[in-house]
Amino acid sequence: MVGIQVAVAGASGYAGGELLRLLAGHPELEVVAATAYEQAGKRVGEVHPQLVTLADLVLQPTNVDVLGAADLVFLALPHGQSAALAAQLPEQTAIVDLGADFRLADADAWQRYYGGEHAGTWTYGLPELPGQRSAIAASKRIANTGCYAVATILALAPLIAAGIASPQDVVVVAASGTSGAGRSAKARLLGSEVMGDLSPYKVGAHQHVPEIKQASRAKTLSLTPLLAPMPRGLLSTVTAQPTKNVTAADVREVLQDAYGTEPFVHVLPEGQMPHTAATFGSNSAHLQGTVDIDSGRIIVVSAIDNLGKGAAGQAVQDANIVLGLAETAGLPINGVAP
Ligand SMILES: NC(=O)C1=CN([C@@H]2O[C@H](COP(=O)(O)OP(=O)(O)OC[C@H]3O[C@@H](n4cnc5c(N)ncnc54)[C@H](OP(=O)(O)O)[C@@H]3O)[C@@H](O)[C@H]2O)C=CC1
Ligand SMILES: CC(=O)N[C@@H](CCC(=O)OP(=O)(O)O)C(=O)O
Repeated sequence: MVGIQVAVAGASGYAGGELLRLLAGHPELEVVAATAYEQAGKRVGEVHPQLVTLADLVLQPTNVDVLGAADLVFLALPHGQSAALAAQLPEQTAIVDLGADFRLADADAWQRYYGGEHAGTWTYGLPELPGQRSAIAASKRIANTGCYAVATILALAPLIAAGIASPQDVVVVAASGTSGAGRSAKARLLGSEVMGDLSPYKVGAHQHVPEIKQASRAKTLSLTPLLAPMPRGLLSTVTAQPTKNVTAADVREVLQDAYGTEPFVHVLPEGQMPHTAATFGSNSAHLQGTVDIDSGRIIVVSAIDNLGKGAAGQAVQDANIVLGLAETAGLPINGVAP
């Protein structure tokens, strides 16, 4: 049976490889093209040996002739590479862009954090935000979420929306596995240097800050990212000033009200903290909320797989909504452990 035809641009990368893995097991979507840049001409099996069922698919050059025939195209390209290609794709082709090019509405913020010309703004691909699921369903151009952004927004947005957390002075400390930096970041990520080390980077100037503020309605926020010696996983700890006296039960109630019916966002039982390992390989986010007994600040901890809910899983979830399919089709809710 021939399914809905999809293509993956940037298929030799980490996000592209995870997209291919999920699409290979999707009941409705069929991969008709996968493209690369320097690695065009290689077989998928050469660059992603884990993808046995797609091993003989040949990576083609990334251009509109290769991608234009698909019903939906996933763009998993470096920042700044999506806009020119997207402009050439037919209007009826649905596009889910995993890069940042179309995430921000504020051109000044784009300039400050990314530099260069602001390409524009597409529908933000986080269906768990109020009203966003129907916006995604009505759109053919989706800007997929950044990895720190999705973990942090899921933790923070309901607190601000419910009025229990101040939008000012939000503090986020978050750690990501090394695959978050992409496959080409070899120089910075030599195994011999990363293993056994935990290091901060982009301190005080991370590009996901404006994205988090835009989606969560936070006004001032600092994000300190840490590179963790593990291949996958992202843990975000969000602390916010309460607007009134709140208890841990109040925080949990707000999170449960926001996500009680969501298939991929799980508020853990009381006393159980999120771990990245439990989200490994899944499209799930695990959340827990409490209140700091000394400062009274609200704390919400959020764990995802950066390549799952942080990238490829989120992109397939968005594609399912755009195409009118079951939102969970082809997406694992359970993680792989140990
Ligand atoms: N990794 C993650 O956890 C997340 C990534 N993203 C986003 O997804 C996108 C892809 O990231 P990731 O997979 O990590 O990156 P990788 O570096 O692993 O892969 C990049 C891909 O883009 C191709 N490529 C490189 N340069 C060009 C170019 N000039 N023109 C066209 N194609 C090019 C590469 O091809 P070749 O191998 O042939 O050079 C490869 O297929 C990025 O925008 C990233 O921000 C978003 C959320 C999380
Ligand atoms: C570990 C690491 O370097 N992570 C990347 C985040 C990648 C990502 O998800 O975000 P974008 O799509 O916005 O690049 C970083 O901090 O820049």
